[in-house]
Amino acid sequence: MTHQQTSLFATGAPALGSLDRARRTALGHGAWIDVLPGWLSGADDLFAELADRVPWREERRAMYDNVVAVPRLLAHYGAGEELPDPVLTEARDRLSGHYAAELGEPFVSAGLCFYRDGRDSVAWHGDRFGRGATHDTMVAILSLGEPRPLLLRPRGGGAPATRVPLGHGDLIVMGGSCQRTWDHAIPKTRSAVGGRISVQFRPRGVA
Ligand SMILES: O=C(O)CCC(=O)C(=O)O
Ligand SMILES: [Fe+2]
Repeated sequence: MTHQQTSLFATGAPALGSLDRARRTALGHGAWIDVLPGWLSGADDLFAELADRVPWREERRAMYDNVVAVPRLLAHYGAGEELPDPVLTEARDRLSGHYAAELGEPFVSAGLCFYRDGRDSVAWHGDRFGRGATHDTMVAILSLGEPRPLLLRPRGGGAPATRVPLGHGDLIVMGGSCQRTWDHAIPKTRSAVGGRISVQFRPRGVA
């Protein structure tokens, strides 16, 4: 059984707060994260709208000798494509403005993941298909719906994982060398959790 819990500021029209309240944590190896709980108020209403309106894709991938379903629904908006809600355009542009000096380029694409329940997940990985494999960059993630922990650990294991619960309008920005020196994951859980949608904003060439 799953249920959708709402939090105090999560219902009503979506609105973004100030990015100045984001708190930075150095992870080591040149990686850092900025975390801002509740950046977006009204996140549960936006969750419901996106769950309904986004053309979600179920993907299948080759895994060894099998083809398996990717355990989450996906959607992708490339540079110049209209996002499914104007508040996401505002979020992307505000992130671009706030990080301009440090990042030196804007966030342009938005990847969306829909974790329908605790069986949906993303395995340990870094966003290393593009420039994240070779260059310092940033990936900013806005989380809607029920919180799920994002785990981070140095690439190749070692130190215990850092655990950041993300939902109901929370923001995390992974920066510096995070995509190439650290891995991240959203593990499966046996607890009854409702849906979570993450919106990942990335600069050009980062995937
Ligand atoms: O859902 C999240 O917060 C993480 C998603 C992710 O790591 C990815 O799509 O690359
Ligand atoms: Fe990722």
